[in-house]
Amino acid sequence: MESKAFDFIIVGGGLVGLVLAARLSEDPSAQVLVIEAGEDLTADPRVKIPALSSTLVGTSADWCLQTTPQKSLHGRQLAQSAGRTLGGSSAINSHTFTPTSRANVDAWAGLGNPGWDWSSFSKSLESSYTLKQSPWATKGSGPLQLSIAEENTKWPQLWRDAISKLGYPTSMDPFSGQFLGALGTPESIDPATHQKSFAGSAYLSAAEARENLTIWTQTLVDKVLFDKRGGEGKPVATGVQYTKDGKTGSVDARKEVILSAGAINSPKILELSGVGDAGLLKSLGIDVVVDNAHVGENLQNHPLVGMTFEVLQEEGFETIDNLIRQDPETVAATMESYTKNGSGPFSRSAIDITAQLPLSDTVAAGLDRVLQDTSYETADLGKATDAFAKAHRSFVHSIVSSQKEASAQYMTIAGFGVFAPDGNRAVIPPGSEGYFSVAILLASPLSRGSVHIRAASSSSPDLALDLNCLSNPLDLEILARHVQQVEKIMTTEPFASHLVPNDTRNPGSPPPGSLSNLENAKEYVRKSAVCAHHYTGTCSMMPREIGGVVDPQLRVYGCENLRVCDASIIPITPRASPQATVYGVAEHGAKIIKSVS
Ligand SMILES: Cc1cc2nc3c(=O)[nH]c(=O)nc-3n(C[C@H](O)[C@H](O)[C@H](O)COP(=O)(O)OP(=O)(O)OC[C@H]3O[C@@H](n4cnc5c(N)ncnc54)[C@H](O)[C@@H]3O)c2cc1C
Repeated sequence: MESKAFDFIIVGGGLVGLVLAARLSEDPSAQVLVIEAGEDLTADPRVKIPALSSTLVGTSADWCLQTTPQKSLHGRQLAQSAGRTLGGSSAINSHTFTPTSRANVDAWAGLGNPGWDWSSFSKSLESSYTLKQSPWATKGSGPLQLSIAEENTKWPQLWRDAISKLGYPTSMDPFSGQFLGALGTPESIDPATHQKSFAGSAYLSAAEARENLTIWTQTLVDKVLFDKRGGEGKPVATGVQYTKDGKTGSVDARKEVILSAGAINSPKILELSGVGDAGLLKSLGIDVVVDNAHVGENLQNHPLVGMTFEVLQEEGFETIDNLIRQDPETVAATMESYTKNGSGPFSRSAIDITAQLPLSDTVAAGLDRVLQDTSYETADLGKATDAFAKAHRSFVHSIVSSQKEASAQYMTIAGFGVFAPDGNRAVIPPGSEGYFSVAILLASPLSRGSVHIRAASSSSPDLALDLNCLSNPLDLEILARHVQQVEKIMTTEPFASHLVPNDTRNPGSPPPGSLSNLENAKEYVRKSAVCAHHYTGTCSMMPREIGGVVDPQLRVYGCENLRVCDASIIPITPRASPQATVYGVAEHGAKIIKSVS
């Protein structure tokens, strides 16, 4: 392998890594190298055909992670995914593109991150995507192509009617930062080609022919290399050590090393490089370069609960259950409709219409008392400093107590679509029944987990991945009430008359009616909640004294020429599925890096 020096070495060719590669290589004088552990699957139909992305989960394109036993989920361990291929998780994700809220981003700035407020950040976000056909005119001006799936059943209108009946809007602009209500969700699917639009296509296709951009795939970065005699005694990142085909090599960075390995692997690489909790590093025989106990902490993720309802099979209210059962005739017809017309279930994600909602008064009873309960304030602080824990709590309380902010995102599927207790997809019951499912995602969890190495080896899959899911009792209180809210939506008109009387639910679901009892709803959450693949926060951007790993310019505290730019820097998780926000982080990070180098 050619080994020379580059100006920028980007570790990880995932969502952020490829945005940075495209933006930094716009300057022809900058030599940019991207090192990606996974293969290039950009031409693979499983990446290109939208409905096939889930078939990459559990393959070599996935890091195939496993959590520690989750104590608030009755000790269950969850299978978790993160993309390991060019494009990273953006190549295997489920396409929903949902910008976060103004309040969320302003809370990052409020932690002491100047330049990261909504008005600055939303401009960077706009430069990542383009949505041409939408009810809100053209949105954005960036390479990522978005579309909103056609509505070819009556389910979306029924959903809008139900949300409207609750008193929430059904046509607000999701890019406004103040969205609420029902939403035909934008997806990262190119309306011209009906193929997935992701960092590997949208950003890389224009940049990969540039002579100043080099991409190495199937190359694992082991660690960052430091010269420990930098200015003011600070260690200086000089390059990285990597392994390719069983051989170890190194490559030099003239200007910077940028870690974009995602929120699980960026802290892992920092720890393997000697940046992390000194006690942990010494116990594994790693030389300490920077002692920072917050590396790998503040891991935030969205808990998710699925509910499935058996529905009457009526004209106009078709479901995709025959496709989910892989009925050969249905699969063939669906593929034909995709290849001939770019339409049908293969041209989109399984997620139909969504909603982002607060709790309505009927299910919010007793919440005031919960919010005032000070015993919740000290629940599972982990290694968070008092200052950060207080700011995080105050943000979550402000969301939960407002009728203008959403505390959950509901994603509907016109078919059987829930998770098994181990985090994998549940298998649809045999037969010919039809279903309608709602996945409920807690928008602003307070629970914080961690991820740390257990061995001093980059190839070891042995990570202590503790999502600490629902460890803060407030999360359980809110999520259980959203379960009650969805039960109410589904079992009253206009939905009720479309359900089979005494409908069959997904396995493990309590019988119809029993979720009106809050304790039953909480137990259902403990037994069935899983976690999304939405990791953030493990190299958080905030002042070092309150728990930061990087500063607002994304520089790693305590050393020089080393930045982190990916989902790990987000200190308070986005309120919905994160990729839109992560594209915004990538564009914002690129501007910062270009402005100083
Ligand atoms: C199955 C799945 C479904 C999802 N669905 C959605 C969705 O519908 N909507 C949404 O908004 N979000 C979704 N997400 C989340 C979203 O895709 C991620 O938040 C986003 O891609 C994170 O971007 P990133 O750049 O931080 O990390 P990634 O995109 O994961 O990129 C990190 C890259 O670094 C590489 N890497 C790691 N370690 C090394 C190393 N040592 N050496 C070299 N390379 C390395 C990885 O292989 C990977 O390519 C989903 C994620 C998954 C996994």
